[in-house]
Amino acid sequence: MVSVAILGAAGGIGQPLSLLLKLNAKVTKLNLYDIVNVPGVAADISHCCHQLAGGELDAAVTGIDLAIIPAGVPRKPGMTRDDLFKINAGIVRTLVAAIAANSPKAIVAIISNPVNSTVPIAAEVLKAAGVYDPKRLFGVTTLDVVRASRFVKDVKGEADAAELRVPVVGGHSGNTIVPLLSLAQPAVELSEKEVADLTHRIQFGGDEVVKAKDGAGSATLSMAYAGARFADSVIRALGGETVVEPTFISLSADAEGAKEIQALGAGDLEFFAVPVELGTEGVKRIVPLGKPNDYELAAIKVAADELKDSIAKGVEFGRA
Ligand SMILES: NC(=O)C1=CN([C@@H]2O[C@H](COP(=O)(O)OP(=O)(O)OC[C@H]3O[C@@H](n4cnc5c(N)ncnc54)[C@H](O)[C@@H]3O)[C@@H](O)[C@H]2O)C=CC1
Ligand SMILES: O=C([O-])CC(=O)C(=O)O
Repeated sequence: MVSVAILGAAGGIGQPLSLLLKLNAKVTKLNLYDIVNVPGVAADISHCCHQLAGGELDAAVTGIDLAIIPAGVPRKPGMTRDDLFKINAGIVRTLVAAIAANSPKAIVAIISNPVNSTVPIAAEVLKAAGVYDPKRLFGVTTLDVVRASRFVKDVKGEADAAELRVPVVGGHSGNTIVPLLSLAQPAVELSEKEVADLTHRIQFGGDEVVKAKDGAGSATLSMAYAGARFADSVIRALGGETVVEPTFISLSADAEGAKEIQALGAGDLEFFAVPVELGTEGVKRIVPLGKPNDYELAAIKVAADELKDSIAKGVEFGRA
């Protein structure tokens, strides 16, 4: 029995994500909200499913356990995710404020870019409303993990993409995305060149789609797939299962578990993507990583430097 709201439900990600969540038997109520076209999407989905509410923001985020936010503008060729900040920062602030007012205990999963800044914005909005719980706020970085498995499979045909787990830490843009290929499970043998090429492809996988869509947006279907997987993991964990997903969180959600990643290069950054064991209250613990190699440690340092500014930018906007 889980109630979910999708905010930005009429968009390129929102529509397939809504459909995928309707197929999830554990989702007993699905509220769809967007500023355009939601009656059309809700009517469409209601012909194959039921229990939908469209339209009004406060109603859409009342009585929910999980809010997923894919609202906001996507990139066009030549843009960075940070270029989206100007528009998406305000959208995320408005939506999270409504969640804070109407479902203060809801788990909030943010897809809207730049994730490295929109999650810190959300944290500040929740703090200002007096309802911030770092265990319940997530930036969705599942697509990086999905890509990592898929791209390794492209190189190593014998690897099973569905089974292969490559930890990806840091953030969600370019150099802040750090795949830890040496810690893949099961282990994969890769040459130095394969590691360099794969790391670059995972870091800039989003650009491949932006380029191919040529002005028509960024990843939507693979993101809906990844978003549905993340939502399902959260929902299963709410039901008592043990589930691990890498995701961008406040390291204060598990101060003890965070020590390892801080020592590996995250330093005093407040937010970082790490493998998280999910539980009935959101973050249960940060899962120990093991020992990244020197190449990966250097990449973590680069990611941390870049993340610092993105996080600060989000915090500043969220406090204003
Ligand atoms: N975290 C990740 O891995 C990924 C994140 N993204 C990000 O997801 C976001 C959405 O991408 P798309 O669905 O392709 O864009 P889109 O433009 O197709 O859809 C966005 C939807 O948000 C809605 N919207 C705008 N302002 C709103 C508001 N105040 N309240 C509710 N809805 C609002 C729009 O009406 C639109 O329907 C972008 O910021 C994109 O960069 C995209 C892919 C992967
Ligand atoms: O590249 C983009 O702008 C969308 C995104 O975050 C991704 O596909 O990883």
